[in-house]
Amino acid sequence: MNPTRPPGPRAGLFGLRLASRMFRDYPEFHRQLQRDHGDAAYFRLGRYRDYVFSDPELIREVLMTKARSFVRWQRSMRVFALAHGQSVLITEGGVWQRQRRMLQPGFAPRRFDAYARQIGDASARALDAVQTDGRTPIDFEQTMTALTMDVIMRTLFSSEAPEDAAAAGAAVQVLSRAALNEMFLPFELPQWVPLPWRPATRRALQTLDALVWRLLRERRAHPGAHQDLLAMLMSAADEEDGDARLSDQEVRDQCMTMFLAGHETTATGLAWWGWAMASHPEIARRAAAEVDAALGGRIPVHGDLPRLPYLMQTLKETLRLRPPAAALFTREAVEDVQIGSWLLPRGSLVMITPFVVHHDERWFPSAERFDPDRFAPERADSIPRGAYLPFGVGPRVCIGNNFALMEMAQVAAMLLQRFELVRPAHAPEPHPRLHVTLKPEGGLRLVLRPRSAVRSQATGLAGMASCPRVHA
Ligand code: HEM
Repeated sequence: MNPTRPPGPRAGLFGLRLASRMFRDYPEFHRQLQRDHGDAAYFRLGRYRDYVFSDPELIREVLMTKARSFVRWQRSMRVFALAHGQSVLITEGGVWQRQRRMLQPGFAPRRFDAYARQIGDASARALDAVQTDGRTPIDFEQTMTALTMDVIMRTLFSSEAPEDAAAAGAAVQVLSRAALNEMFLPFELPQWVPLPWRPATRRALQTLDALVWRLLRERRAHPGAHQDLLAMLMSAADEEDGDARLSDQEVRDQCMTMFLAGHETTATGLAWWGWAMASHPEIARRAAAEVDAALGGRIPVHGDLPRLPYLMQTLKETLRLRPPAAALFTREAVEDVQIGSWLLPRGSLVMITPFVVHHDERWFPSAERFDPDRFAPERADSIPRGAYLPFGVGPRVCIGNNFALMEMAQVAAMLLQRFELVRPAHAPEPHPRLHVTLKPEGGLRLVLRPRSAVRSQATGLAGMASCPRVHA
């Protein structure tokens, strides 16, 4: 056992300088840390001992083999609990196990046919409504955010009310910003301390809470009306606990988590994918040809996904280069634990940053290059386990990972059926910035050129641009 700590930067006064560097550019801070100190680094932040691991083996030890020695950093969970309550994202131990058991059937493959239909409908509606003249850039990130919000409202609540989705969307943005501000405070300050972002945060929470409780009450009044995630949550019974049900408060908390965890991540992933397609037209054409051959013009259903392997590779490569969850939740050791050759005392924090591991040349040669063929079956096996973790790994791996991939594939296919995605003239590469999810700083705009127009131009029939209707 190595009695010393890994190398690391000097923290200075309470680590304030390090914290502010991390706040300014989290992914770059962690990449620099790896360049300077290697796969294991150590520093002090205030009263915390922080370990940062970026070696796949060490990561697997923390998240898998020794997962029982860690919980999520309790201070950060108190911030998230303001919105999520005591949901599966927040809880630990036996309570978490019970919730995860009860939620799992909602993400079983047999449910995916129905979800795919809802996703297809929501996407068709959103993409039909896109206003484009084929030349002027549109706010692509915002379009994807509104679309994924609509999807989660339908799959969770069977709600199609656009005003609900709009109010919820605005509230979620406020909450994400506030969570980040709270997390980077050098000390935890009670909620009554009047910090600038807190009044807006409280209003956003009230908006979401009122929405979720209203939808819950409506469903209690008409149980059995829909077969959605909410119906699953309300009827979920825990066989290992005498068929116990979730209380209303627990259902509310799980809904809030599905809602918050389930749409911004997917929207951000799709926004980066759109940018990748616009930046690599030859890759986009190959993916579009696959989509055309597999689907013609119809809306994709769940059973179509195996026939879209190259499209899936483009999505996986996007999640590598720009993982929406660029940093996993910080872990806190609940006992002394050995990771690699380091002994971490109880109370130590561990940071794991998929963004750093995904850009490591040892696991992903020419790591900055967008190369979907890395995920071709014959090459994917050479990626070490623990080096690709857009959804985390271990017992707390994302419960919605298959749902998210299906949603992204459906939306991506429908975009390619309708549009050629084009980078606006002179638009610089958007800088990735961590706002809970890894967002393009300053937003992401793209030109959506209807494919009928592209074809017309190719055959000399320019000027007849119209968006082709896509049929089920
Ligand atoms: C591209 C989209 C998504 C990405 C990149 C993503 C990423 C992640 C990651 C990395 C974690 C684990 C965090 C950690 O270990 O620190 C996680 C957890 C979680 N995700 Fe996702 N997620 C996505 C979509 C979804 C969707 C669609 C849902 C639900 C509808 C969802 C629900 C959850 C929940 C409930 C957890 C907590 C699980 C637990 O602690 O047991 N996510 N997600």
